[in-house]
Amino acid sequence: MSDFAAHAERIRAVPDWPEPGVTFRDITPLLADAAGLAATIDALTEVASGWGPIDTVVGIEARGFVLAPPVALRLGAGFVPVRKAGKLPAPTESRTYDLEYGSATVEVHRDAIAPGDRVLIMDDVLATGGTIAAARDLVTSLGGVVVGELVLLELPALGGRERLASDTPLAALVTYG
Ligand SMILES: O=P(O)(O)OC[C@H]1O[C@H](OP(=O)(O)OP(=O)(O)O)[C@H](O)[C@@H]1O
Ligand SMILES: Nc1ncnc2[nH]cnc12
Repeated sequence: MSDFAAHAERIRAVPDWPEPGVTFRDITPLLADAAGLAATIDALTEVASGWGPIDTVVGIEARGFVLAPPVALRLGAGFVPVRKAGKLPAPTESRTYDLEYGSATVEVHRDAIAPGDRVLIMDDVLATGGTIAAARDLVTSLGGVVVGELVLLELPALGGRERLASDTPLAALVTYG
């Protein structure tokens, strides 16, 4: 975790994107740097390692897809995608929710998570918490047990942590604002 802090300054703030008033936190410069990428995956894995056995890491499209599979590999867990609507071919569960900008519907394959599976939910950003709340709802509706929620960065001003409040651990490597 301490090594990650030295790399976090590569996360770029883009004002007024994708719409006026939003400061977009762009993680692409962090991930483009070899040492930054390694430190990010190391730090995320270190946090999740403290949460007990994990069968499945759920990553949320699109930016969660970048972070979840390498962490799943390190944990010896499988990877399950939560995708935007209309992309998964087999029967799905779906949820619709609001974002800081706009709204979205996400889906998961019904057979991707078995009752009792211990599931880690991962994404890049926690803002309003709507995306992780939807993913949590999808996992629990299939009988999965959410063992933790893990993001690279949190925007506390948008209230996601309060919205998601539960006994489940919620961790971010860095917070802004
Ligand atoms: O806490 P919330 O308010 O739900 O916001 C966080 C979500 O917003 C972004 O997703 P976006 O739909 O912009 O998609 P992308 O990953 O496809 O770029 C981000 O990647 C998170 O998934
Ligand atoms: N401000 C922001 N920057 C990057 N990703 C986001 N997802 C939701 N809000 C965001």
